[in-house]
Amino acid sequence: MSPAPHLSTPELTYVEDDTFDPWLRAVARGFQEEFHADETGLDRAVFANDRSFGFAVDGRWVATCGALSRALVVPGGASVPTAAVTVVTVHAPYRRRGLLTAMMRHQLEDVARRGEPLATLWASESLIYGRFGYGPAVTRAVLSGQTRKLDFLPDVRTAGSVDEVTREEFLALAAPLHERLRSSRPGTMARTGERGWDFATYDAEHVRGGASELRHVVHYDEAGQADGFATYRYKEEDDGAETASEVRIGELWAEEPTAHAGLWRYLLDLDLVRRFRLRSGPVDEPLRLLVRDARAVGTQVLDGLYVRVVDVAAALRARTYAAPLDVVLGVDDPLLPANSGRWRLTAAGQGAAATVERVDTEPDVSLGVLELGTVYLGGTRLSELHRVARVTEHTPGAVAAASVAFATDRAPWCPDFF
Ligand SMILES: CC(=O)SCCNC(=O)CCNC(=O)[C@H](O)C(C)(C)COP(=O)(O)OP(=O)(O)OC[C@H]1O[C@@H](n2cnc3c(N)ncnc32)[C@H](O)[C@@H]1OP(=O)(O)O
Repeated sequence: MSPAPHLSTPELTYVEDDTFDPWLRAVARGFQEEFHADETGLDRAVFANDRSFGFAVDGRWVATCGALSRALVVPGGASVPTAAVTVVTVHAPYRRRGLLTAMMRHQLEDVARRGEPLATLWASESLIYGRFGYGPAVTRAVLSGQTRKLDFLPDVRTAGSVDEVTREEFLALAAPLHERLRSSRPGTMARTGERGWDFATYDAEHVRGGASELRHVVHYDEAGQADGFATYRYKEEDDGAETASEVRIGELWAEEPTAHAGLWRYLLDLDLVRRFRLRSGPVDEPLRLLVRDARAVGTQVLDGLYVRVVDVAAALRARTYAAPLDVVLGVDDPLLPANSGRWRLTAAGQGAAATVERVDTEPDVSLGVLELGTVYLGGTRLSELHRVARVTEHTPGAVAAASVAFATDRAPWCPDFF
């Protein structure tokens, strides 16, 4: 028997091969989910023991925390080594006694030691992670509506064709296309790592939410080359008189207007379907600009990927800036003091590398590391945070200049859940 929680001292413990399954079981319990003992293979492949830890009492896991080693696209297209933080749980009897705080501190120091400039996560509840410097950097759009109200404008052109293919055929076509397309989308992640695509297209029965298996769609251009792809599930609904079934779109990737329009038309025109839902679209998904009735594209805007700047200088150097900039940022980071201080950021504008150096001069703009993470991918403007007094401007015009330079043409988007 374990001691009573109030008499126990949980110890920070790393996962080993023979404690991995109990750790995963504790993760499932922490999320109020069922543990699937026969489906641990993918987790075993993607979780490294030296990034998987928690707290244990007498060998029993009472808290869990982990990170996947990923690469995040930042403005300008570089892929930056990034900790993808996940599986954070504290067993209910051990809540609110600081275990999460201890794990977050420990993990951030580890990420810094590894030389990863950024950490990211999806928050189960949006109140949790701001205190640790994670800012909501990617906003996601949940799009939904009645498929039959979504006729395209008369001039919208489609060309080529769409096919549904096997998972194997899909991976062969989508993986190289994704590699080509993702650099123009800050917030997206490489899937080239250990079983990256298996993770991105995980399709066990218990993740389907009562819908069909994952279906794989490819768009071909007029010459027969794949130039877009999408995934979806079909969810049967019947209101008694008529079908009310839904197409649940996982992701849709296409840059060419004809591929983008062709994929949407295919998904919206599926027989037996009356409703559609895209759970994590980019906020600048242009579907509403394609249809006659823009209001028929219902849009809900939610927080998506959170970004934590772990190494200010490396992170600021890794991205590019949309306009010339010469600014001293005063950064405050109570958890990682090496980030605190004044950083002079100079950039020549679009595409040019930035210079970042620690300086003693007075800052032009002061901000917390949470605010820096929030604006880092270009999704939220520095001027928006300034308007609500979350950043301080010391030099008139400095916020406006930095705001323009940090902004991106394409909204950051993250279709990768972890
Ligand atoms: C990236 C991911 O994996 S997201 C998944 C997060 N996990 C879950 O949602 C699973 C269910 N929840 C849990 O397991 C736990 O409640 C956790 C992990 C969220 C919090 O763990 P705890 O050990 O209780 O957190 P800890 O005691 O360190 O709390 C630190 C502070 O955060 C606050 N806090 C913690 N969780 C929450 C929450 N869900 N909502 C609001 N405040 C919270 C605490 O009140 C405390 O505030 P204080 O410092 O002002 O007193």
